[in-house]
Amino acid sequence: MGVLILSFVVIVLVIAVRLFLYRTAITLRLKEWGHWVEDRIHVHQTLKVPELNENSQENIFYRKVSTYLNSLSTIEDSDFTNLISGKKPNSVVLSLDDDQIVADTFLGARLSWTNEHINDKINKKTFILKIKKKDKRRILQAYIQHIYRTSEDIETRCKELKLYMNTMTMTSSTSACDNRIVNRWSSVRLSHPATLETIAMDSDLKKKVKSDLELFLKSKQYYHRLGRVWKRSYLLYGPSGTGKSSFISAIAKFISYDVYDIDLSKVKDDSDLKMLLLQTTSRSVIVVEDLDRFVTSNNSSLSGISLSGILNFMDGILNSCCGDEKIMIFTMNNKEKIDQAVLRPGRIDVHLYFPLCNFNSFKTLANNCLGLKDHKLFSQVEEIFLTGATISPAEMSELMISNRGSPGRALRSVITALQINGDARLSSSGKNGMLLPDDTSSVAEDSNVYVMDGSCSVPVVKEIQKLYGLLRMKSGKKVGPSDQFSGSIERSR
Ligand SMILES: Nc1ncnc2c1ncn2[C@@H]1O[C@H](COP(=O)(O)OP(=O)(O)OP(=O)(O)O)[C@@H](O)[C@H]1O
Ligand SMILES: [Mg+2]
Repeated sequence: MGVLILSFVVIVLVIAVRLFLYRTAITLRLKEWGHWVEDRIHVHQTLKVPELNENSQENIFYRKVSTYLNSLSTIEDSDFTNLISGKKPNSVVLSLDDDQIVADTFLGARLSWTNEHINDKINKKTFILKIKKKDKRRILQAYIQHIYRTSEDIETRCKELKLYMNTMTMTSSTSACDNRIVNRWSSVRLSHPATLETIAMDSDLKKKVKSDLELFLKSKQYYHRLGRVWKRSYLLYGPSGTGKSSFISAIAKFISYDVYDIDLSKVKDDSDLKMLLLQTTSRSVIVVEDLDRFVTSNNSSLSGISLSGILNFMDGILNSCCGDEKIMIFTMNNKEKIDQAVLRPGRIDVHLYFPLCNFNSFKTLANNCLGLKDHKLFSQVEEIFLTGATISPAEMSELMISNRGSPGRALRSVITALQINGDARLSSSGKNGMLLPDDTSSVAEDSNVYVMDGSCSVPVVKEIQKLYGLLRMKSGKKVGPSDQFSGSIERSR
């Protein structure tokens, strides 16, 4: 009898352990049985999404469904699926196998997709959606929009960005006299390594720019309701080597937009410029670097382009038909002598000033280039910055990179460069001995303007500005244009 009870207990224990060990698989099986029973009770409808439409052209929705289904987590859990190489180097994506069924849920409804191979006259492949009739009325439209949105997000994230440049080419017409030089776009892969993370920039300002861009991406209806073209334009200005061009690549990658970099010196005249703009696609960044060279009062270096041609390019009627879903970025080294018509909101919505280094940006670059968060020489660097000495981030990062083998040597080379710059400033402004920060950006009287360097707020800046204005008046120079907050997020580090 004792043996009987013992063996019974052992069997129960073994079953309990097996139930515990296989609980996940058992739960899954029970769930599947439950779904199997439920599916027998409800009436279903099947909807087909063929690869080609009746004219044997690609059915765009088929591609959207394919991108969407291949991103579902249920495809990862399925017994078998295909691993296909992705667009980006060394990337792999999951792809549904023939006749594979994948489950999905949306707004509480359970649906399933089958990747069916068929052999009719036109189509080889089709997706078959199986949905309960009672759910179809409730969720189908929203589900289709959900598929479109999700697949577009995935395509944007995975797409290889392109950099387009305008090149002058000869048309090849039959009669030689008709041959003429026209501007064409040629493209390469946008491979600039800069990202918003690698740019030494005040973190608050970086957040402001990111949220400004993210808000823009979601504002299609808002702009159209206002009767405005859905575009936003930025002016990046500041001394040479302060990160303007790098920042453009960083922005393009952040929003996954292609870049059209217009070299105005290669543009023959206003109509050529218009043609170039017409040939750009939406979801792109249109860039004009060193705009100040083309629109300063004397317009010396302008080729056949007129100032009004530039103004209309920036915010003219043409923009209404090909400016939608576009970011325009202009760079300048100095905007003091620029015609106000160029800088007005609508042409330039956001002004971003790229000043020379200060101690904050020095620390960011020391961290990026040398992996240093602190060092005994930091205090000496900070003291030199307080004298007003400064160099560009380009110079500073180069000194650090070329001495990255020895952080101490790198910092000493930065100190030497700053001392040389400090001495040069002292000798050039020796008279009043007053050393002003190199930031020559003018700060508006309006208390809305933000100078984002984390160490000063507007009132203090206003004092410097008044003092600066006084000094400049004495030296006879005009105080520069003031930026309004709605347009400018002034930056300094
Ligand atoms: N703020 C910064 N953060 C990180 N690197 C920077 C920064 N500014 C400049 N650099 C580095 O210096 C080099 C030059 O930068 P960039 O070409 O962006 O300067 P720029 O402002 O466009 O100069 P220019 O006005 O002469 O065209 C790049 O290699 C870039 O990595
Ligand atoms: Mg540049």
